Amino acid sequence: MLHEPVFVHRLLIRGEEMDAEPAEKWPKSENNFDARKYLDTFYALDPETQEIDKESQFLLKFMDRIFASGHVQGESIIELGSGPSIHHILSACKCFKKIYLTDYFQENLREIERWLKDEEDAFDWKPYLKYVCNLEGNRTTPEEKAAEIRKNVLLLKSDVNKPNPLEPNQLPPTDCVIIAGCLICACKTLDDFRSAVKNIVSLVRPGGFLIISDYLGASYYVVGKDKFPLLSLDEDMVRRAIAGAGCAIEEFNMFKDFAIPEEVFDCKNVFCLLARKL
Ligand SMILES: C[S@@+](CC[C@H](N)C(=O)[O-])C[C@H]1O[C@@H](n2cnc3c(N)ncnc32)[C@H](O)[C@@H]1O
Repeated sequence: MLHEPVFVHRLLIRGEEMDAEPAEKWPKSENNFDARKYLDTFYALDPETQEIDKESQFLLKFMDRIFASGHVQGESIIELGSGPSIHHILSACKCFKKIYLTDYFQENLREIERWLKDEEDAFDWKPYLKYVCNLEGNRTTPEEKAAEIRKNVLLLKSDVNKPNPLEPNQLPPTDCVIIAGCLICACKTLDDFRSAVKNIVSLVRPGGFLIISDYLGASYYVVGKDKFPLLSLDEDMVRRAIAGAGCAIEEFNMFKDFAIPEEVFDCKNVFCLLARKL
């Protein structure tokens, strides 16, 4: 039987039920950002090898290692700026009872909702599920993992530029926040980036974790005919922002073997980091 996935309507905060902001009230979509075209551009299989791309493999191996360690687990995990993608929580899903996937634009989460509801035209995440199950020694099948995610995921609005990124909603302090490929889109300046890191850390309980994956030295990416500007960061800027937000970095991994054509994305390096809130 299919679990009925939801945009969150009611939230339970410290034993009190309250309304969540209805999805219809959020901004619909970024100027011309086509969520489906984005997925087809960045997450389709390599036509020659029929494998998922090397950058995603790097990221999924990082997540596998973090969540296999048993070090990062708890009641809830929040992903900010998930966009239309679910692959960042494929390893995390076994470690948390509730998974909140959030984004500024409702159309991006509608794309996730299509997958949660197993609709015919949903993006096919099976190769990613298979890849992660394989990393985990095939203790679960891709179908079991998909069912677990469909059961536990809730969709909610976020804006990382707000002091409470879930405003006007609120959740109890979470055990872990993930944010991937979002901050360099959402922030225009280094000051914005520093503030956004503080904002997202405010959602984490003391002793909880922050996982960031993002790109260094990038200035644009292209989806269809549209070019989107990005904030160009270096490693030092990232490290200082994390320290400035009261977190200690436990791991910082880089991957430099980028295969995406320059005309689609001018990225030099991708990093994944794990930090703990002090
Ligand atoms: C390049 S996409 C990355 C999507 C996804 N995390 C991934 O890695 O495939 C950037 C995402 O950040 C979201 N975003 C942009 N500004 C935001 C903001 N202020 N708060 C939250 N999300 C935002 C966009 O809507 C978009 O989904």
